[in-house]
Amino acid sequence: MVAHEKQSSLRSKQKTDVTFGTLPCQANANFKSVFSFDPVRGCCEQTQARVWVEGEAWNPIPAGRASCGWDLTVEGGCLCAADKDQLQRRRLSGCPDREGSQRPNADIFKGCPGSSRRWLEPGRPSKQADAIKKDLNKSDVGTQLYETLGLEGEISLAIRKLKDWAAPRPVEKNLLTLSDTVYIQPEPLGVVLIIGAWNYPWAVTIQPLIGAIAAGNAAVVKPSEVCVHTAKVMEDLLPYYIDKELYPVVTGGVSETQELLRQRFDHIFYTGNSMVGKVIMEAAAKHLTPVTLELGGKSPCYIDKNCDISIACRRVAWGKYTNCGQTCIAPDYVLCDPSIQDQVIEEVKKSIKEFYTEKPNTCPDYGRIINQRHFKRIMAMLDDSTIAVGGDNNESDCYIAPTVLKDVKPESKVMQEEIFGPLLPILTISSLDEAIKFINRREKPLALYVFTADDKVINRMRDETSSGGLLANDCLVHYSVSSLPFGGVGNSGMGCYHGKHTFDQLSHLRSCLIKKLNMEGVNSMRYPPHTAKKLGWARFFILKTADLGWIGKVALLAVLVVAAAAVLQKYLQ
Ligand SMILES: NC(=O)c1ccc[n+]([C@@H]2O[C@H](COP(=O)([O-])OP(=O)(O)OC[C@H]3O[C@@H](n4cnc5c(N)ncnc54)[C@H](O)[C@@H]3O)[C@@H](O)[C@H]2O)c1
Ligand SMILES: CCCCCCCCCCCCCCCCCC=O
Repeated sequence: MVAHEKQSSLRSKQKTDVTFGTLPCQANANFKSVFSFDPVRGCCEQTQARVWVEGEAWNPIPAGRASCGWDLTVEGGCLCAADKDQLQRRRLSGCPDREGSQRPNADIFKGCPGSSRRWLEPGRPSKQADAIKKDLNKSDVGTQLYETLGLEGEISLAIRKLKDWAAPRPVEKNLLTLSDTVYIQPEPLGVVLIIGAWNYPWAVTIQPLIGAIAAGNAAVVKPSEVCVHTAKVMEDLLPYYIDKELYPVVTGGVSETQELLRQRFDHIFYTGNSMVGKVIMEAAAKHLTPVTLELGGKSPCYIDKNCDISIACRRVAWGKYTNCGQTCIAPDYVLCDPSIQDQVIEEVKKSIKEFYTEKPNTCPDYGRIINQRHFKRIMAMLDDSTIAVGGDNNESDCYIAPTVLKDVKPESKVMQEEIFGPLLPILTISSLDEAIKFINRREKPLALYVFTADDKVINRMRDETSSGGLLANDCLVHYSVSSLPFGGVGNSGMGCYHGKHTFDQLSHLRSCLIKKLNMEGVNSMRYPPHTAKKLGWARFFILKTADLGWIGKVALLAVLVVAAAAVLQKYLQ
């Protein structure tokens, strides 16, 4: 075993407020971890933690003590009082790294040879894939494709870009501040609470965590209790790869989540349904904590007469039946002209057979409904609709076949809430106008899909509706583009993430203006006594130059050069 100190990681030089033995340490105590690399397991483990108090030597923390007050444990279903205090102290002591240049760098992801990328390595038998199989019957390959591939991409993006993301961002100046240094400095928020959902239990919980870490925050991770096996594996695995004191996993159900919500955080990142989203926001409001709400809703899918219906239906079938319809951005229902309904049904049916065989119940790539409560909820939606394809089910196995419903009425049960299951209702409408009206009469969805060969149709859909994301001629894939902000609008959520968007979402973008103490003369126009003449100058300096284009800048430079030349000439004479 080779012991090494991760000097460059955010854990070193960490400013924190700790209780050391019986002595409460000052807030300026520093914290340092010692890691040992285990070549067999291929990961690092924290073997020692030390505190350093100014003027004293490094001291090992007595075994069993939380080194920086972060031992968030759930006892008998609720956080113990001491831990609550620790949570607040941790918050107030700030982010893991408050020392400016010590902002975490990408080493957090790669410094440990067995770090994040290792546990996402493709082809390795993984505990999380086994757990997700038990929870949702996702295949091993399915888990890699839909859950961990994107995370690998996000981690390697963070490694490549973190320096740029965290760097000061110079901004345009007005004339008044021309000689100042004006920039945006992203800074960590502090402690982020991440509450995950069950449908992609690994992806939707770890992805915000990657951004939280990159942005320099500590984070409490609360996986969904609905995926029992995955939550357990997350609780067991995460501490092997990242510091459990900075990123503790808290498992438990609604009461544990509510207990967490009573604590003060610096940001809450919640993924789940809109109803609970309101509960989260209400709890956050008590502490004026900002929230990101990644919610769901009914994402419409308009199929135009003018398109390759066979290809469109193949893509829709993939988007709908992946993960058994339990995808936040699954096309919820199809809107199409009555003349193409039968063709749509036939083509979706063909794709179901192609993807999942004649017997989806034995197909390894077809999932299961998460539990019997959801099974019953989805089955009840079939009551007043006509089944055109599928409909078979098996309650004991939480199996519902890929199903298509025809001639569905807007008032039918399946149209009253997000389906979140493998039912595809088709509603007929007579025109694009009608489709747009139909969509606009409902809550703003998370995704909106349009299939057409006509760009004008795409443009009208884009310009005359609103949704979290708009996708033409495909489903789901916008989720995989890190540069696109992923998130909802209105009832489908607020805030966004993925790639740099997560970094920005979980940072405070601090405005910085650094002035010198000279050139006081310029400031006289703002000091009393105020006069009309001074106001005139103020208008010039603030307004006239607000939109200095390159021509303006060149002209200004020319004026300054002429003025300087004039002064110089006068001086030399
Ligand atoms: N926008 C996205 O990125 C995204 C991703 C996945 C799922 N979703 C949406 O999530 C929904 C499905 O997830 P879900 O809500 O069934 O997941 P869920 O039941 O797992 O709940 C999500 C989290 O909320 C907590 N929770 C549940 N009830 C609570 C309460 N009363 N008080 C406090 N916390 C509570 C749970 O502990 C869990 O961690 C769908 O609407 C789906 O569209 C959105
Ligand atoms: C050439 C091979 C290309 C493989 C492409 C795979 C595309 C993957 C698209 C990812 C979509 C995943 C959706 C997951 C949504 C999770 C959040 C909502 O519930």
